[in-house]
Amino acid sequence: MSLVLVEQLSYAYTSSKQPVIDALSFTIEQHEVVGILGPSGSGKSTLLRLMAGLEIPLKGTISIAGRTVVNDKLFMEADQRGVGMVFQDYALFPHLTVEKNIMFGLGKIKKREREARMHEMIDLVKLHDLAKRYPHELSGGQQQRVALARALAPKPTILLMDEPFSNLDYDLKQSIRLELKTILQTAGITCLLVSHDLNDVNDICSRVIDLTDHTRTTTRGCFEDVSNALVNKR
Ligand SMILES: Nc1ncnc2c1ncn2[C@@H]1O[C@H](COP(=O)(O)OP(=O)(O)OP(=O)(O)O)[C@@H](O)[C@H]1O
Repeated sequence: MSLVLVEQLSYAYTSSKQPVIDALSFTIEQHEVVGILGPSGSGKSTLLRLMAGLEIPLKGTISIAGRTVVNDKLFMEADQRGVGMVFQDYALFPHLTVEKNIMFGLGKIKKREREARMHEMIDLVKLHDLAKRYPHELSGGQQQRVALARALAPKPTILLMDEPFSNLDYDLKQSIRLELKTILQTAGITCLLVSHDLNDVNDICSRVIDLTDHTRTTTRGCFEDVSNALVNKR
């Protein structure tokens, strides 16, 4: 059975009559890294927010790891869904060090276990020398790694990443893409990654969900088609 099942999902913001997401269905298998592509305003961030439990759909069902997290009768709160999220601006706590940012989401376990998990995450994202620093003392790429470590620390079932490269310099992007790919592979995490840049998706993801046309999903090797579809729509 698929790890994530999204069926006939629809959503509209109250201020607009037009649905942002309209009867969208897809599945994600365990350990897949899937890209969500689409032009600005096509609903990429909204889809992640629906999956994370930050918005309530108009219609449809989302199931994660065999549990229905939302349908027309049920709404599971965000912190119960086993979903980790890395936001576009990283959303780090400015008054907490790298270590404390990473430990933040590990509230309910013993201090010794929290610290052990934090050290595992520091190893994973290679931030040993920076563990005592505050977010404003880090580069964009380093902040991204902290955000990633914080999201992975509670061992989520799935990681959602919203435009993970949008705040990075062009020159840095290539190396950080490969770094992220390695970290995701090492962590063995299933991931849904939003981008409007085909290069991000090409380098990191094995499959694309294209929000330009809700009925299409594709696999590696069909990116040319996706690219053309995006260009043709503009
Ligand atoms: N809080 C909100 N209230 C009303 N409309 C919203 C709200 N947030 C987003 N929208 C609208 O919903 C649509 C989809 O927005 P969303 O942020 O999901 O798109 P996106 O594909 O992630 O765009 P981008 O690539 O520019 O980040 C847009 O038309 C946007 O203006």
